[in-house]
Amino acid sequence: MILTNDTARLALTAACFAAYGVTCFLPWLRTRRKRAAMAAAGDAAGWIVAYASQTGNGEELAQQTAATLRLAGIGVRVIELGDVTAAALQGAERALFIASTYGEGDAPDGGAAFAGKLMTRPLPLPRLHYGVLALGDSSYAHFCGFGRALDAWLSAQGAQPLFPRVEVDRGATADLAPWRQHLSHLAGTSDAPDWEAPAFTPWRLAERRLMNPGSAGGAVFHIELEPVAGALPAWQSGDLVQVAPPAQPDRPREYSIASVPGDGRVHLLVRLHQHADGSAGIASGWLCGEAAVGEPVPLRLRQHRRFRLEGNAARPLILIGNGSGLAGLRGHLRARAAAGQGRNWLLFGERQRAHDLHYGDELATWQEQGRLERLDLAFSRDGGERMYVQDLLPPAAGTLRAWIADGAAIYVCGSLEGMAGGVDRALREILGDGTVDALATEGRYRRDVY
Ligand SMILES: Cc1cc2nc3c(=O)[nH]c(=O)nc-3n(C[C@H](O)[C@H](O)[C@H](O)COP(=O)(O)O)c2cc1C
Repeated sequence: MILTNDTARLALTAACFAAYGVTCFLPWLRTRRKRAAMAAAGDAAGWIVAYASQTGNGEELAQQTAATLRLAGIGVRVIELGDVTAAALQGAERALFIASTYGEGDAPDGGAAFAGKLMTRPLPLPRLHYGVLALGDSSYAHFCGFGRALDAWLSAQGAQPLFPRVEVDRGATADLAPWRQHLSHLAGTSDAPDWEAPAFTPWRLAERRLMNPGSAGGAVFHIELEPVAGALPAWQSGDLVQVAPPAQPDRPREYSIASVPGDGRVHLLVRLHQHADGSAGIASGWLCGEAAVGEPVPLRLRQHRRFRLEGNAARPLILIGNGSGLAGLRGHLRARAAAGQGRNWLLFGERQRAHDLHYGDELATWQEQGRLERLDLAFSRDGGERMYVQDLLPPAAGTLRAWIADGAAIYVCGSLEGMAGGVDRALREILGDGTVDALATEGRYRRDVY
């Protein structure tokens, strides 16, 4: 208790309290700052696993990579490459990149923003240690082109490679072994979660129908498959199957699923591939001809998250595609029909109306039932001016803008060459780059192109 009225002594006492307060406050402030710095360092100490994947193989490997690191108690953030910012990269000390290649050595869609915005300028990364897993197919001229470009760019920014780039040709398990070894070494663990993809199981080729007799284009077959044993597994529209042809069981081919589980079978729409010398493609030749109806087909289902409906299930859908790309779009249309959602607009291109309007009766029925609000068709070999699916967009620009304003999502399925680029250019001319980029970021512009 202070028992005085002496102002000088009171002032002295107050000063003592203030000094005591400051003495206590400063260490508290220092501790707080230190904790904040530690938290930031902790963030930086966590690893980034960034993936650029079109059809999901790279994304799956990114998840498996992260699981291996987590098993060793390492904090990991798994991010799509397009979402990695310059600041995140500069703040990170360790990052693993899993990158596939498309087009002519280009990034997949989910890596295009990173390639366009970050990899085109210098970004000092002296703190970063990194590894690159490049996925590709050596039958393309630019094998692992994007993974290699990413590696070269990181190194040019001063980032230190943890180990030489690992390249995987057509998903070969043997090519992945060095990546797994490096990870075990880095994580200090020999434990690893199951990296094996699910096994192929026998399915029965239940039905095969030529869809375009008399067409000037390559033969297209509707194929139905069901498991030889056991129940039909679950999948969602947008997903894929991998088929292992007997002549090349280590090189499975991917096909978009054209049906939903409610149909009771996996439906595929497969074009018989013909080489320049007239010989048939190994996988499509077998599926479309050599394999007898009733014969077992080694198959496994693969999730294709980038092309699923997911958050777009309640939105109007604009479905754009050509040729056998109708498969993935038909999967979505069947899912929408089952859900009673009719706000669907299909834009489809093929060669000749008389032969190549696959599933024409089904489309007409959906139109009558109000399940397909609008259908626009382009045929390139019907005489007169050659019309391709991308040519349907400019005359429908007003409707396209209105659908997008209504919250529509765009799904594109079919050939990368010609179609996907042409559609992208038309969309950008009509909607503007900003809108198209924003739609892609929001997951409202999705592509399954090959
Ligand atoms: C249309 C298309 C184009 C491709 N272009 C290339 C290429 O130029 N270079 C390459 O190495 N691989 C290329 N590939 C192969 C993919 O990179 C490879 O299949 C990869 O494993 C796919 O991984 P993802 O599922 O993560 O996208 C291409 C594949 C497709 C379907």
